[in-house]
Amino acid sequence: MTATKGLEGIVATTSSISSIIDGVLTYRGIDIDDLAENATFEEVAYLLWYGKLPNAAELEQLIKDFNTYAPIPKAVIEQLKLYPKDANSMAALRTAVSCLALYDEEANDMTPESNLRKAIKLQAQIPTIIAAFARIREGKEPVAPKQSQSIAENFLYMLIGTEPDKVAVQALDTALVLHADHELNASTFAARVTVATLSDIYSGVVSAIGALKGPLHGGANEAVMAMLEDIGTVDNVDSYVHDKMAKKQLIMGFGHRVYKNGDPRAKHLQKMSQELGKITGNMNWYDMSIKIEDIVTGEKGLKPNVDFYSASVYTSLEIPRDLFTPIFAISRASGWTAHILEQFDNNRLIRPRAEYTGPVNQKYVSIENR
Ligand SMILES: CC(=O)SCCNC(=O)CCNC(=O)[C@H](O)C(C)(C)COP(=O)(O)OP(=O)(O)OC[C@H]1O[C@@H](n2cnc3c(N)ncnc32)[C@H](O)[C@@H]1OP(=O)(O)O
Ligand SMILES: O=C([O-])CC(=O)C(=O)O
Repeated sequence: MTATKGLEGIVATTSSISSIIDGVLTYRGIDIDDLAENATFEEVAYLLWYGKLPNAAELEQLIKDFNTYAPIPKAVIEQLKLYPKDANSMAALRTAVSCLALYDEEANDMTPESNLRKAIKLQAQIPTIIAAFARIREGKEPVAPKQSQSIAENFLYMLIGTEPDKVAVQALDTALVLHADHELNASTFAARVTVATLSDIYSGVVSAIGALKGPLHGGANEAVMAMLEDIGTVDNVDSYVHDKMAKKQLIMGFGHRVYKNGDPRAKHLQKMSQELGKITGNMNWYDMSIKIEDIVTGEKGLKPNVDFYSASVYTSLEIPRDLFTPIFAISRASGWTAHILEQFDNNRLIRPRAEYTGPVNQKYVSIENR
């Protein structure tokens, strides 16, 4: 038995949800470029769950369901108020989603209809949790979700407490489309491993949130912003990046396990970053990002991934840095739950082997002789 470090190149399941073939990403066979330009996040969530784009009535029903389920139990809000004000936002989300399960009477119902309903509920409630947490920690009352046509709009409304700007809603909606699913990424794999024991959908999503939090995965978008803030201005990029590369430190937002010739989502976020910079009149984050890319791609051949330009996009939308990864979770909840439903549909326990590298032929030594 020989281990493959990081399971690189191992095909661990079949899936019909999203594919990465020759560097092209599709959701249910539709190119991400097509979806980024034309689809709403609600259509994409439907596509991931049901395997086809919704017709007008189906879309209307899904939006209605999102609005019905968006409010979170009062008990969960009361618990959010007990969290430390400086709690890590992904830890808070992970805990609150776990808490949601306690107040859902059908949390452990394993029928397909119940699991699909819970997927829709989770998708509706995760944005409400994040917005409520963000307000509570600032000493403000949470804003209840409103009847809305879009998760992007409702989230920004709950976060800022007033009607959000249309450009911001459109930009966030496109970002949600771009982040919705990505084959067997680490957090989706974690979700599938968890539910393959026939544990419940909430446990699967909690596992996924824990995996997304790390800076080698979803947490990279916050790390990118921390780097941009550290650098400060375009003039400092050159020395900062060369210093990092000389020390063989990671440049966050670059590289990818699967894409070696570039992440197809990055160009959309780059364009959005540039456009939002023009609208806000602050091109600093975009200009720094472009210069970093020039150096890192030019000298190391590493290309930006989905997390790189999303940092400057969210900053232009005036979203606090530590909500970037939770926003990733809002979007990826659709993909996680689609994969969980697919796993339940054709389940087998996921239990690989380890190549043992420890000592052999050891004997128990009694405590007084150690
Ligand atoms: C949504 C997402 O999860 S997208 C990924 C978000 N994560 C990041 O942006 C964090 C920065 N990037 C990384 O850490 C990595 O590129 C990962 C985790 C994304 C992929 O990791 P792996 O597949 O194990 O990396 P890979 O084997 O391709 O690395 C090859 C070489 O490039 C280097 N490398 C890879 N990414 C980077 C980077 N961002 N900065 C500097 N060097 C890098 C590796 O250190 C390795 O160097 P070596 O051969 O001298 O040891
Ligand atoms: O697929 C991966 O390994 C990481 C990634 O880009 C994602 O989850 O969107």
